[in-house]
Amino acid sequence: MNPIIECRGLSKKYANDFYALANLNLVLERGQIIGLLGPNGSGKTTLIKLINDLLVPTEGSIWIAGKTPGVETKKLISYLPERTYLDSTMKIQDLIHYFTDFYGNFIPERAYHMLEDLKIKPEDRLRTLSKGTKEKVQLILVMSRDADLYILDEPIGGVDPAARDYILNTILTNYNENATILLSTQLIADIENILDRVLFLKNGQIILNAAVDEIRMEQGKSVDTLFREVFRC
Ligand SMILES: Nc1ncnc2c1ncn2[C@@H]1O[C@H](COP(=O)(O)OP(=O)(O)OP(=O)(O)O)[C@@H](O)[C@H]1O
Repeated sequence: MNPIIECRGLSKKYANDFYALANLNLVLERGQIIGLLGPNGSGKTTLIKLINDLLVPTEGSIWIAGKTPGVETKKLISYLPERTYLDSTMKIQDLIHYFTDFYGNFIPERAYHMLEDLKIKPEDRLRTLSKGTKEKVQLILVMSRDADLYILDEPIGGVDPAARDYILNTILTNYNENATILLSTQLIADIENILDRVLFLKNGQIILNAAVDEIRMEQGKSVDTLFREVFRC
């Protein structure tokens, strides 16, 4: 099978002539949970937007399952953006209905099951929920698709620590082993136990692409410790 993500000489320059990504080369195989890690402004969201066809590369190429980002790759990707895009006046059950109609690979039973576990009522309107609960609902909607690639931009930022474990477990148990999850987060210690691989991004370049086990065995330290050492201010 072709890699789920491949980037060759990928660069992105914004209108102010600033290169947020510079000559990035990357090949990611399927069936892994990958942490996209880096300090603020290192280019994580820019890379995620390029993968999702929300930005166009300035130079270089990007392929998702062998295809250039576009209509076809959007069917393969389930994306949790940094900020909500959902209509907050809608009830959760209406959102589930809408997602079921819109995405051929959306599994409503999965969504209802997770809502029940988290004691979130399907008849509630999004705008009446707390910030953390809204985030949970969005993540549930994203993980209820049977996608090839899940992209989660800060999935647990606003969620309380007690719910984080459930959410991480949900991520683990609701994706099939041929799928890939790419997630960006600053909460490395919370999330590193579910990661197979990490990418460290610095000034728009990948400075580390390693299996988490390799880091633990060869360097004898956690990803969180390594991150703090590499990016010490
Ligand atoms: N529309 C834009 N125009 C100009 N510069 C931008 C634009 N969007 C992002 N940048 C710059 O590109 C760089 C990378 O931004 P990006 O949002 O990709 O970083 P990030 O790693 O996701 O950061 P954070 O962890 O703070 O979310 C930053 O220096 C940012 O200021």
